[in-house]
Amino acid sequence: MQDVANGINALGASPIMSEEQNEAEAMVKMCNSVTINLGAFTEPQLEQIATVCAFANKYQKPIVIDPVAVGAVEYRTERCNELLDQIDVSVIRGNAGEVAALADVAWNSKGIDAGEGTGDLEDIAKKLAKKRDCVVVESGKTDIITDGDAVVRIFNETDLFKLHVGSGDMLSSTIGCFCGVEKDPFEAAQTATVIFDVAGELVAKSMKQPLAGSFGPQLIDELHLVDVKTVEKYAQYE
Ligand SMILES: Nc1ncnc2c1ncn2[C@@H]1O[C@H](COP(=O)(O)OP(=O)(O)OP(=O)(O)O)[C@@H](O)[C@H]1O
Ligand SMILES: Cc1ncsc1CCO
Ligand SMILES: [Mg+2]
Repeated sequence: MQDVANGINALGASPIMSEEQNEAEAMVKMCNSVTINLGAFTEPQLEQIATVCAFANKYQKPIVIDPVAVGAVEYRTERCNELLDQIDVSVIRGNAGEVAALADVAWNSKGIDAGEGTGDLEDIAKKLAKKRDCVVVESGKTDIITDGDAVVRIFNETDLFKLHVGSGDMLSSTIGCFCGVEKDPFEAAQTATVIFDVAGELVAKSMKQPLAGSFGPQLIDELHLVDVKTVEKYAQYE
C-alpha cells in the first residue's frame, strides 16, 4: 500500500486510501478515478468496495480493478466475479493467471504470480475485455493491452519487477491515475503502462548490481524523475 501511494504520488498524482463505507460517497465525489485492489480483503471490506464502485458508476468516475490472486483461490474468483457482475469497470489489470481466471480459461496459477498455462495470452485478454466490456491490461514480460479488438504490446521490461512484490499493484494504480486524466481508458492504460515499464527498465539498467531490495525505492525515484522525452526515447511497443 505504501509503494502504491508513494509511486503515484511521485508521478504527480494524489493518492488517498479509504476503507470506511461511511466516507465512500464523499471520497468518490472528490476523486478523479478509483482503483480497487483485491489483494487482501474481508467480507465487510467487500461490502465497502461494492459501495465505492456503485458511487463511482453513479458519478461516472473510472474504475480500475486489480484482481490479485483470483486464479489461485476459487473464493477470490467468485467474489471478484460477483463484484464485476454488479458494476461497470474501465480497466482490469492482472497477470496471465488472474486474467485467465476471470476469462474462464483453465490456467495453473500460483499465489500472486502468473503461473503457467498453454492458452494464447492475447486471446485470453481479448476474451475478458469482451466479457466485461472493458480494457484489459495483462502484464508479463510483454504487457498486453486490449479493448477486445485492438491490441497494443509493450516490450520494456526488467526481471526486477518480479522480485519487487507490489510492482503489479503499482502498475494498476498508475493506470487508475491516467484514467483520471484521460477519458479513453485504452489510451490511459497504454500511457500508464509504457511509463511504468520504461521507468523500471531505466532503473534496472542504472543499477551496478540488480538487487531486489533497492529496486523498489529506486523505481519510486524514477517515477518522480521520468518525463515525456525520456519515455518517448526508450518506449518499445507495437
Ligand atoms: N517475466 C517478466 N519479465 C519482465 N517484466 C515482467 C515480467 N512479468 C511481469 N513484468 C512486469 O512487472 C510489472 C508488474 O506486472 P506483474 O505481471 O508482475 O504483476 P503482478 O503479478 O500483479 O505483480 P504483484 O506481485 O505486484 O502482484 C509490469 O510492469 C510487467 O511489465
Ligand atoms: C503479497 C500480497 N498479498 C496480497 S496483495 C499482495 C501484493 C501483491 O499483489
Ligand atoms: Mg498482482
